[in-house]
Amino acid sequence: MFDFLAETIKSDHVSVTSGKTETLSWSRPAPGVITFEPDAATDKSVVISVGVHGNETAPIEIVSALVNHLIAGKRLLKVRLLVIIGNLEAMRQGQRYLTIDMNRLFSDHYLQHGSCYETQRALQLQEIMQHFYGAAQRHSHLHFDLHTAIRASQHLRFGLLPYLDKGQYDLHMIDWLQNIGLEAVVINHAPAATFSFFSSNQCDAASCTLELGKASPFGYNDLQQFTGIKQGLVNLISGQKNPSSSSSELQLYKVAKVLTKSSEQFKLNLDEQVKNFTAFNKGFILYEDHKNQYPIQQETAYILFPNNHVKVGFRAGLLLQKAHLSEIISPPE
Ligand SMILES: O=C(O)CCC(=O)N[C@@H](CCC(=O)O)C(=O)O
Ligand SMILES: [Zn+2]
Repeated sequence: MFDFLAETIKSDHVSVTSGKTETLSWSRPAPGVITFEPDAATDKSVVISVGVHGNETAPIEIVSALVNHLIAGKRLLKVRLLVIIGNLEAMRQGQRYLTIDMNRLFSDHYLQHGSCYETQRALQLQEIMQHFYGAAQRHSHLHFDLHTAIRASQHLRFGLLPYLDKGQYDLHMIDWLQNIGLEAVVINHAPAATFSFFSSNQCDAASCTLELGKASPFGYNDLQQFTGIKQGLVNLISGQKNPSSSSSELQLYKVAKVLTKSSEQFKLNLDEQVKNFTAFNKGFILYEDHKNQYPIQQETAYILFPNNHVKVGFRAGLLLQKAHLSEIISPPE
C-alpha cells in the first residue's frame, strides 16, 4: 500500500487511483486529494484541507496519518470525507506559496491574477470541492481548513469563522471547536478570498479556518501539541461525540479592520516578536504609509497576523475587537 504523504511529496504521480476496504471505498481524483465513501448510509459530508500554505506542515502530517489509517482499514468511517493537501509545489519547497498566497485566490479571485501554479490549483480545488458536496446536496456539509501561524499567539489555538451574510453559525461546530481545545474564535466581518469563505458561501458548508500552533518545517513539529485536533478529527469522522474539554470559555473576537498593504512604504509599527492577539490602546500609531499615519481608534484593539512582508494590495494584518456570544448565535442582518 502507498503512503499518502510520502508519495505526494515525491511528485504529482498518483500510483493507485482507487481502492476498497471492508467498510469503505476511496478514490484519488487529483494529486494530494483523496475521497472516502463509507459503505453504510450517512448524512454528513466533511472536507478537511491542509497545506493551503505549503510550509504549515503539522496539519499535513496529522491528516496524512489519518488517511493512511483509513486506507489500511484501521479507522471507522461514518461520514463522506474529502481530504485535500492544498499547495503541493510550495509544500515540496518548504514555502508558504510560490507566486501568490493560495488562500487569497478562492471564490474566483484567481481570475484577478496571471496564470500560475496557485491560480490553477485554486480553480482545481474549488471544482473538486463543489463536485464532492454537489453529489450529496441534502447532507450536512462541514469544512475545516487547518493552518499554523507564522507568529506566536496569546491564544495558541484559535479559529476564524467566515463572514455569513445570512443564517447563523452552526452551534454543533462551535461546540466541537471548543472541545478540540480552541481558546478563541474570530468572526470575519466581510467576504474573503479564503478557502473557508468559499466552502461556506458557495457550498453551504459550516466551515472554519483553524490555527493550531506555530508553523514549523517537516520534522520539527511537536505532534503532542496537536492531540486535541487529532482526536477531534477521529471522533468527527467516526461519528463519536467529542468529550468536553476542560478548557476555559472560548474568547470571541470580531474583525474591526483589515490592514491592507497600500504601497511599498506601508509599515506596521510592530516588531517581529509581537504576538497575535496583543492588545493596543486608542491612539497607538499602528502603521504608516506614504501619506498617513494610522492611530488605533478603538479603546482597545487586538492585532492578528501582522505581516509587513506581504505583496502590495494584500492583507498585512487584521485588527480585532472583542465580541459577544450573541454575535455568533445571531449575526447581524
Ligand atoms: O500567521 C499568519 O500571519 C498567517 C496564518 C494564516 O495562514 N492564516 C490564514 C487565515 C485565513 C482566514 O482568515 O480564514 C490566512 O492568512 O490565510
Ligand atoms: Zn496558513
